Amino acid sequence: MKSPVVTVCGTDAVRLSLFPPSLPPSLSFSLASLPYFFQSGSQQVEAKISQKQREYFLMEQLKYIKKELGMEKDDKEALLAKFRERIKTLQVPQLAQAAIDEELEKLESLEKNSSEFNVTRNYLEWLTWLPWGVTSEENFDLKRAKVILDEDHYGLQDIKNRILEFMAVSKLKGSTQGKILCFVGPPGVGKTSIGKSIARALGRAFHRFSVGGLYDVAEIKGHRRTYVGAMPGKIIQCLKTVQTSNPLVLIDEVDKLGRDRGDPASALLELLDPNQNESFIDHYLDVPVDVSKVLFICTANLIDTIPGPLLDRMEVIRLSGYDLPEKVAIAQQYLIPKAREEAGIPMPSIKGREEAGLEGGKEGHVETKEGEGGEEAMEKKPFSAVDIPENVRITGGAIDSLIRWYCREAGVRNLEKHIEKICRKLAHEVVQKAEGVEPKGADELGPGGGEESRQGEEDVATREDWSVTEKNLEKYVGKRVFTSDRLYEGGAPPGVVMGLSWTAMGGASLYIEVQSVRHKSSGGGTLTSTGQMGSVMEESTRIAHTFARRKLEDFQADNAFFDTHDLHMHVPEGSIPKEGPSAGVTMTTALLSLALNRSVRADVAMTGEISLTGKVLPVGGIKEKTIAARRSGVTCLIFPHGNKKDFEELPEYLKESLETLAKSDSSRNKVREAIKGKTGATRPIKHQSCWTRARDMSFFGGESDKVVSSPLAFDGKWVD
Ligand SMILES: Nc1ncnc2c1ncn2[C@@H]1O[C@H](COP(=O)(O)OP(=O)(O)OP(=O)(O)O)[C@@H](O)[C@H]1O
Repeated sequence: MKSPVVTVCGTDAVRLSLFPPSLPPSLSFSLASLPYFFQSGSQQVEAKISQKQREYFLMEQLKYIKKELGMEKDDKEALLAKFRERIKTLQVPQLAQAAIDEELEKLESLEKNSSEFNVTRNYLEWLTWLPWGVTSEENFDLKRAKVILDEDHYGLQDIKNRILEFMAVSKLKGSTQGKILCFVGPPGVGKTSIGKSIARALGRAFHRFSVGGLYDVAEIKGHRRTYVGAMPGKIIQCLKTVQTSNPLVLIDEVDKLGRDRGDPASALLELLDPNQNESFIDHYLDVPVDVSKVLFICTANLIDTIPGPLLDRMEVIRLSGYDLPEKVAIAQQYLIPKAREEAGIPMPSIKGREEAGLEGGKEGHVETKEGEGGEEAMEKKPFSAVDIPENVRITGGAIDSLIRWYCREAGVRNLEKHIEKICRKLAHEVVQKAEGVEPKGADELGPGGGEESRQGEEDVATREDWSVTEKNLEKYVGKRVFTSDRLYEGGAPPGVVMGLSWTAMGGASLYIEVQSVRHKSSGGGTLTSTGQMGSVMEESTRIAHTFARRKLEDFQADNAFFDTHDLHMHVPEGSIPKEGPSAGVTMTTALLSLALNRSVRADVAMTGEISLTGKVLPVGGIKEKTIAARRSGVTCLIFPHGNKKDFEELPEYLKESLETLAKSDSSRNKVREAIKGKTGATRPIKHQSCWTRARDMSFFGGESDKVVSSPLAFDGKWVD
């Protein structure tokens, strides 16, 4: 079928050629009115154009009059004057000044509506906005800086000391050039927030940007001006924002720097290197900019993926995560006061705290602002129309429970989120009570499901005690995420041993499980491994298998277990990839435990690489592993002898309550007794760290008096 053709002839006639010729009456009516639509449409357009012309004409007249009266300069002139004014008080270096002069001259001669005018104008905007020679006054008062650092963060002593050293050196030398610091640690341990606090302590402006997933070198060094929409790189943008040339710049996630267009790592190196960054050239600006007064701090979760040349120039400070008592202290002294403040429930006054039976008055020191007296700040309450009960609080038991059953992490970010959630809910309840919430009657409740909310409202209406305790915690944060500290409560079966691992997320305890299947026909002796092990860990399983076979001959020459059984080794939490050789000792122990059909003591965790001949080699992450073991309630840690120094260097609070092993025979005996579970130890041993020789490490449990020595050679020799 042919489509209809409509021909418009002038404004008053429409001729139609339609197929088929018979046209419905309604359509013919609409077509007849077309000329009128066209006519009224063109009239409207004409009216709009003349309105615009009129506006333009009037604007031009206004501009001319203003100019005649000396009230306004020509746009271009005003722009040039603005740029000249901006740099008047700045100490612009020679090269930059030459570039500015040249561009100003060029701008003067360019047509205002040309595209080049805009390019030149943008360039001048950047050149004249930079804080040439402007620096903020720095604080070199160490005492004040220490107060600020302690006020914002618990612990983190290494970082705090390093900053105080930096300040002392700067004070003596009168200049602040120095090394690039890099904080490496698991997420949520305060790497970024301590950066902010350092800036406050030093009196510097703070700026943060992340280079995680950054692939294009232009993000750091800028685009060349020939590109459409060209922009300078991150550091120039930062200087424009902070308006001083000595800010503290925190570069987050240097370990996740990508590589696609160009080499961002080299660009970053050029920026950070104190030997080069006095004349850093951004592609967009094209003139040298001195960034040597900037204090750069980088953060990373992993050290291995930081580009080598960059790492060489950095001073790495490791943060290892917190154990339970530290987390409790951080929550009480920092996170709770902060979350309460944000939820509009400030910490109670000292008097109120005493009445509420709360210990001490130190808890709320985060609330104090610089220069304010702590107690005064505690007394001060923000304006609130609602009277907040003095006994609103989160008890120690609730915090402990949060850490154990809800937030298993190296840092405290998740804990912070939970505390914020509790404070928001408390605020809701306080306001509900103040507004006089009435529990709903049965007829107002919806079908099913309403009972719980009625119960909640009743609770709020009659509430006197505003404590969040271990018992009522579920109401605020829901059901426990974790139900047990360990996979094997009350002792593991033969073939299962707890090892210790270390990842970018911190330390963790992990079990090595071995099960056997009797081989029907002659042969056997195979080993299958599962649990997403990486290639190095897979190799460890084979080394452990060979060595355990060899060692079993020494223990029980007639034991043919390994020859007659197929074995399967698994590391639970199979969805998480695992890698590294540090589980070698644990694997060997698990294999021997199964072959000897003897359980390993439940309170032991171990780590160490094992060589094919049975030498135990030192491993990394001793601090993180110790923290993880304490978190899992382990009471005896077994580390390679080569890690003794690492253990001794651990902070006192981590070694606290750890019974360390001296070399004397008597103490060896004491440890052996304690490990065997006898009561001969002179004092209770809560935690124990061992690095002596295998004959001291008799940790296979069982009924028999004949305790089998550990197959571990802590001093590099195999001793049984
Ligand atoms: N020692 C501490 N004292 C007080 N607060 C802390 C401490 N450690 C961490 N926090 C708090 O924990 C939260 C998370 O810290 P932050 O964001 O700095 O972690 P991060 O180490 O930078 O993590 P990521 O690697 O994921 O960037 C912040 O609110 C911070 O104030």
